[in-house]
This record gives sequence, C-alpha cells and structure tokens, in this order.
Amino acid sequence: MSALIPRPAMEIAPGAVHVPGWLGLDQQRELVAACRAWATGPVPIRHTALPRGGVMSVRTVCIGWHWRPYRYTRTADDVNGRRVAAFPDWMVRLGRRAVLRAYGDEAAAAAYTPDTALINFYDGRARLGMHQDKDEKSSDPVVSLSIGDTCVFRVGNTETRTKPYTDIELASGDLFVFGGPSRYVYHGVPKVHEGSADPATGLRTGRLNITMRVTGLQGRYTE
Ligand SMILES: O=C(O)CCC(=O)C(=O)O
Ligand SMILES: [Fe+2]
Repeated sequence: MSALIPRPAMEIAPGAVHVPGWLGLDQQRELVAACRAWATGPVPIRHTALPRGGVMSVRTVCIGWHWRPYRYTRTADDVNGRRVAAFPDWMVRLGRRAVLRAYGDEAAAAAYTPDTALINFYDGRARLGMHQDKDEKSSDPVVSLSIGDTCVFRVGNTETRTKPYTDIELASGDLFVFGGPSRYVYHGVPKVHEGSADPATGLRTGRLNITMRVTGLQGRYTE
C-alpha cells in the first residue's frame, strides 16, 4: 500500500485500535537508535528459550522488567543474570499519547503507566504464533509500535487461538493498542514482508516491534 495514501484509524475489535502511520519518520529513527542500544546490553537481544527446548524465531530484548516464558523478573536469569535497562520516562509519555490517540480518553491516558516493553526483532523468516499477553498482573492496555518491514498481524478472539480472526498489515510507524474487551485477545505474526521497509528509519532490513505493558508488579524501575 502506498505510504502517500493516508490510512484511517480502525477499531478492529472493541478495544483493539489500529492507527496507521502514527509515528513520524524522526520518531521512528529515534526509537530504532534507542532499541539498537538496548539490544547490546546490559542484557543482549536473544532468541528466547522455550520451556520444552527450542527457541523463538523472533529475537527479543526487554526493558523495565525482563520477560521469559511465562513471567517477569528483575534480572535476566535465562540470559546473563543482569538487570535489564530501565524503562525511560519518555517512553511512559509515548505510551500515554498512544492510549489517548487510540481511545480518546484523557483520564485513561493520564493513568496509563507502562513499566515494561518487549522489543522484538523479526528477520524475514521470523514468526510469532498465536498467543495471549497474560503474564502481566494488570489488565491495562498493551501499546504496540511497529517499525521497518510490514507484517501480517493476526487479531483473533479471546477464547481460542484459532478462527475467527482478522488479518491486518502493520507497517512502519503504525500503532496498535489492545485493551478493554480485547486485552486478552489471541494474536500473532504469521508473516513478515521482507525488504518492504523504508531504510530511512535506520533499519535497513527486518521488523522492529515494541510492546509496552503494565506488569502490575511492585517496585517501579525507571531512570
Ligand atoms: O510483533 C508484534 O506485532 C506483536 C508482538 C507480540 O505480540 C508480543 O511480543 O507479545
Ligand atoms: Fe503478544
């Protein structure tokens, strides 16, 4: 789809809102630079090990709290034992602006205080199976930002990982927020369109996705 044709914001399901082209190119560049720094440490980006052996095809680095299947911890005991980078205040503000844009609810936006983000990097072969984000002890919305290659994002239902689902495309700069009745919707990334990115974001290849969440765990860890 041409970047010149503005795509309208769409409610895909109650509480699940897609805002195409929400991030400008400068913001995307800044996020790419920040994620690149986080990818190097204190906990380097890695393929997350799964409990039954095997690894995820996506590579992930976390900030604020470290996620591994299926919990959040302060230290990355499955990687190098170190504490992850802090969740910066500028990202809290970005999350609030995202919630305001998606729901138009000033009170909900002001109250939104994400304390962790999972930063996923997809090469052309990476996929993410259908899952729910349910390791958080808070039902506050998940804010998702995409940069780089366009992907197919599958938005399912809250009951099963199978149909009915809706496939949408998440392109560079797109915002997707899922909260309220869609907070525990199954979702996944069945395909990444390799080479579809505009290198002007600073990401020559691949797809970056940032999901901010509220863990509901005690003890904020910010800068
Ligand atoms: O890459 C995406 O768009 C989704 C990522 C996701 O669902 C997750 O990290 O839990
Ligand atoms: Fe998810």
